[in-house]
Amino acid sequence: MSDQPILEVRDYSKTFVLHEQGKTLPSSSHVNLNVYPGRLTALIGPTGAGKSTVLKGIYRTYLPSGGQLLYRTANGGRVDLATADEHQILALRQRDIGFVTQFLHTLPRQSTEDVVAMPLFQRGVERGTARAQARDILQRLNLPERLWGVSPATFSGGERQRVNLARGLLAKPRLLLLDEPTASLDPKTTDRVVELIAELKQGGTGLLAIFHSPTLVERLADAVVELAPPPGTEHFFEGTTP
Ligand SMILES: Nc1ncnc2c1ncn2[C@@H]1O[C@H](COP(=O)(O)OP(=O)(O)OP(=O)(O)O)[C@@H](O)[C@H]1O
Repeated sequence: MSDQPILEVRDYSKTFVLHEQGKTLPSSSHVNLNVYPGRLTALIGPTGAGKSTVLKGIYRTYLPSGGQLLYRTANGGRVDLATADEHQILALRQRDIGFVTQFLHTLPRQSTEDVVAMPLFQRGVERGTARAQARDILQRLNLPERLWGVSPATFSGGERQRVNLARGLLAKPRLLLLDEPTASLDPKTTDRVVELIAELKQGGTGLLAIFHSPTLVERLADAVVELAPPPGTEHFFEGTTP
């Protein structure tokens, strides 16, 4: 375990500009947090507080409006993900930074096994070895074997979430972003996810995760960062009457 953060989020803000409606919407505002190798930082806060927007900023789905997202590379260098060029971002996504969301984009005829093994294929792992590892993790996440050879395009929410998790966890990235990774899972599968996340932590992966369940925060988090409610909605969370 290292005392140097693998990720430092400094004063991150994101404002969405809705050109067609002539409006700007502040989303995440002045967020500060650290993620350390081998530890999990949980991001909590009410609906609309901007939690997913922080993860999408780090993964660069969105360009930030302000702040720094300092990522420490394996050789000790630093990359600001807020300003890095597209090539750097794509290379980091392939080698270093994973993102497990509740959405799954796949090619129509790609088997589940290959979807899960893809990050290993991209790193040059021999196909048979990669597929064997994919099957192993799919089994651990309780995805029925009859589904391994078919495309996940028509899977249920819980099945898709298992595939997303299997792919994200198997890749063993240096930094893993998780957006409500167990939202559609039953308690037994959730326990398996907890085990797998603990294994990743032991392997040195730093994790930043959004959980709505306080129990999961308690089981997995080494640090907790709470985002404030979005402006104008505070009364919902403080129990006062508008
Ligand atoms: N692409 C977008 N365009 C415009 N507004 C957006 C966009 N994405 C998010 N927002 C707005 O930013 C705010 C924060 O959204 P975000 O999804 O980050 O919240 P969250 O804290 O993850 O919420 P939840 O717990 O409900 O998932 C919301 O008001 C949302 O409407």
